[in-house]
Amino acid sequence: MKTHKFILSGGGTGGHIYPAIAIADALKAKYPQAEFLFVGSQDRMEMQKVPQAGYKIKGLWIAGIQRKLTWSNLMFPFKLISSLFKSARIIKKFKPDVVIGTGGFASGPLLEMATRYHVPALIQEQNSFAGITNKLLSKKVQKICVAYDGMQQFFPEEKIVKTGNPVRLDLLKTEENREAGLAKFNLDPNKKTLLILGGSLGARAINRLIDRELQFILDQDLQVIWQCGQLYYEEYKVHNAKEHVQVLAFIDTMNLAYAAADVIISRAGAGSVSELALVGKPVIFIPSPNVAEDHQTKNAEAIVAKNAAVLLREGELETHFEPEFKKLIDDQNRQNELGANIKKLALPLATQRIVREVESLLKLSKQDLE
Ligand SMILES: CC(=O)N[C@H]1[C@@H](OP(=O)(O)OP(=O)(O)OC[C@H]2O[C@@H](n3ccc(=O)[nH]c3=O)[C@H](O)[C@@H]2O)O[C@H](CO)[C@@H](O)[C@@H]1O
Repeated sequence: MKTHKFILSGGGTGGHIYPAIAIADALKAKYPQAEFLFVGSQDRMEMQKVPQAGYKIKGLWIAGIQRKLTWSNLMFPFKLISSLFKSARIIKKFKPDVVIGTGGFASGPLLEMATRYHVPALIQEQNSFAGITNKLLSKKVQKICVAYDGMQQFFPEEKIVKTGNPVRLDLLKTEENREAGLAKFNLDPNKKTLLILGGSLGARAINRLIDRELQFILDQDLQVIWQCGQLYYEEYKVHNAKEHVQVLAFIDTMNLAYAAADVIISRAGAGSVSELALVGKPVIFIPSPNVAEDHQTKNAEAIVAKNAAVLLREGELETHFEPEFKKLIDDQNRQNELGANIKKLALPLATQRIVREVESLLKLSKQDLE
């Protein structure tokens, strides 16, 4: 049997990296002999996270354009040309059967060159609002896997398949992993655990809130795992000196963190939302207001509309956090209800559906693509 070869490209933040890893894991489970290569941005977090997940990665010299005039912006045309050439070399050498893009700047040049060389290509868009890289690529690729309705406003309708967002499969075992989670984070089994998540890069507003409210939280007889983000770790690690508090820059074993948690405070990035639905625990969402089209607020609102989570906007944290938090912590029935309701929104088959679409591309002949 022919050995399949796949290139996966995406990155910049966890929201683009982990979907690519989830798709690769599912393809590998089905095709154990297959070969995989990741292509990311050379100075972003994928250069560590992808090898940790067991895959090879090559980095392109590419980054996004900022809104102001910076040295990095002036270099953009050179970075783009260098990345297009390097992508072409990677494709000619590795000879992939299919390329998969999960968004972020590195997937732009790689998928652009792949389509020029007539390699079948699929993109996966995590959000209800399409990113610029995926919008540009959508005209050239064969398939677009999405998680929300209405995506024809960004992409050619005939290419869209609604699959849901791919999620790493180890997250599905929250019940079995509970003890391992408590052990991993050295937690007291007689106390409830609050897990605080700021998205893959950490969230300034959530960190400021927890910094201010930590004693109030501990007074509710909780223990705390607080993922503050690499950028903020130096500022907040001082709280590690407190009993029942763990401040972490980044959590590599999210499956165990979710398993140990009883209540979760989180940003509402697309990946976080998809994972939290699978995990099925009570969540307070504090969406980032600083993302395109305010899409995190929309992500959270869709869940709150199903009575499946609590939503606190950044602007109301000062006044609403304490009463809303206490109301939830004091009400076990409400916690159970929210956990059960968010679980109903989970799409555990998303990754398998995407694998089916990748398989349909494996069947395309060269003539189909010319
Ligand atoms: C500020 C910003 O631009 N946010 C965007 C970014 O969010 P961000 O990069 O935070 O992405 P998501 O919320 O989609 O996913 C975060 C991913 O990182 C993982 N994780 C997170 C923290 C940690 O310590 N360990 C860990 O492994 C989570 O398990 C999850 O798989 O991409 C998302 C998906 O395109 C968008 O919806 C978000 O709006």
